[in-house]
Amino acid sequence: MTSKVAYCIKGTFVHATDSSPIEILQNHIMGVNSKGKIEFLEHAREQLKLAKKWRFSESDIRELGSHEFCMPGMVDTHIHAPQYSFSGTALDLPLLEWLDKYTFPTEKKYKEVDFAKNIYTSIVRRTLRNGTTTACYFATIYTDSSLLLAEIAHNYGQRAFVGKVCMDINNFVPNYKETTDESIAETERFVKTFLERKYCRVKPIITPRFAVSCSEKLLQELGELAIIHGTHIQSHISEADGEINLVKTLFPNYKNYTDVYDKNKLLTDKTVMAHGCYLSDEELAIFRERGAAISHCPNSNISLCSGHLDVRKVLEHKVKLGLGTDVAGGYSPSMLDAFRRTMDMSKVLYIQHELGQKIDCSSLYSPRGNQQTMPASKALPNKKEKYTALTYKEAFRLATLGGSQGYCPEVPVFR
Ligand SMILES: Nc1nc2[nH]cnc2c(=O)[nH]1
Ligand SMILES: [Zn+2]
Repeated sequence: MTSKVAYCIKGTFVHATDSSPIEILQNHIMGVNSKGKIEFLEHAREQLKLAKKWRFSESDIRELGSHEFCMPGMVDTHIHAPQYSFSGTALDLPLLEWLDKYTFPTEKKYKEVDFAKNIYTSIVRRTLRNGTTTACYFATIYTDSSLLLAEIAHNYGQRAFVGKVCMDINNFVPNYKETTDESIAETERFVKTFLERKYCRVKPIITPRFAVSCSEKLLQELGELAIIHGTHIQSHISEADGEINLVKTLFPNYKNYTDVYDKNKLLTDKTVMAHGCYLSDEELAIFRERGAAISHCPNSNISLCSGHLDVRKVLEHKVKLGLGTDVAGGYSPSMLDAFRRTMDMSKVLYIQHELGQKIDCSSLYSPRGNQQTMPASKALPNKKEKYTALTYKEAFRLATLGGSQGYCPEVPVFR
């Protein structure tokens, strides 16, 4: 009599749901079919009944130790696969200079498919080892090596979204850009070839690098392509002040950064935008309306001294939110690191808020009581409401279920 499940696991399970950031299920039993799909998760007191129904025996069960638990894979909602080759180095410049000096010259090497194969294999293996079962990858402007990244993720069984990066503006690194027409034609080739391969877990994602490196025409055409092919979309938004100032200069006819993507049909319920550190309430409301998601990448925000995202505010706006490593702006490819940095960042915001309320700033900043040295009101804002730091449970949910919100429009937004 053959079993109707491939294997069973018995022990403690930890997961997140819409209504609860962490649910701990002790002494449960889970059955998984040959396609890797969970068929049941029930209390072990039901074991006999389950064994009869699913035709498994005691030897089909892997029992976890008392200090082990089973949890969902983590979702890295923003990672640059080619940048893995210099991760952990070169974090001494702000974003725009960092891109010109380190990032674009590195990405240019991925025109060579053999070079790409080596690094792309390493990053897929590394993220899987770290528990990232779903990753949303930026590749480079080169179509063939980007398709190779998709194939590697598929071969290793990782769920992934892979984007061929689009950029037709780059005044600093010669030849690391495309013409507008090339970018559009190559994106079409990328998406069509990709879809013909019919990978079950890997999908293409339209990837304008960010508004600074894309002409208006390119943004417009990419928005159209995403509609035609029904694809997901990813980019960066409001990460650092130099970038935001440039967007204001380059797109003077738009209301704000969000408007640049929105008017070009790039802000949909299948969009994931990285960072969003400086988004206004008005912009967050547009994210909410469109069903677009934000990827919070605290390691990168700190490492490049870009800024910080107020996660509590984003959750209050009911905007979909997941976590990202943003390798190599973030130096760690581990989602456990993203989880920890999310907690740290939230506690820093809490400390700042508490200090703003409790400390008499005038004595802090003007030792002789000279108010003109630095007015207290400018030094630290004096907010009245209580700031609630994230709990580890909330951060756990962001690293798992939260990440899936950006990719599955049907996953509801939780608070
Ligand atoms: N962190 C980060 N921000 C970007 N904005 C545009 N490109 C990039 C990138 O590669 N990394
Ligand atoms: Zn990024």
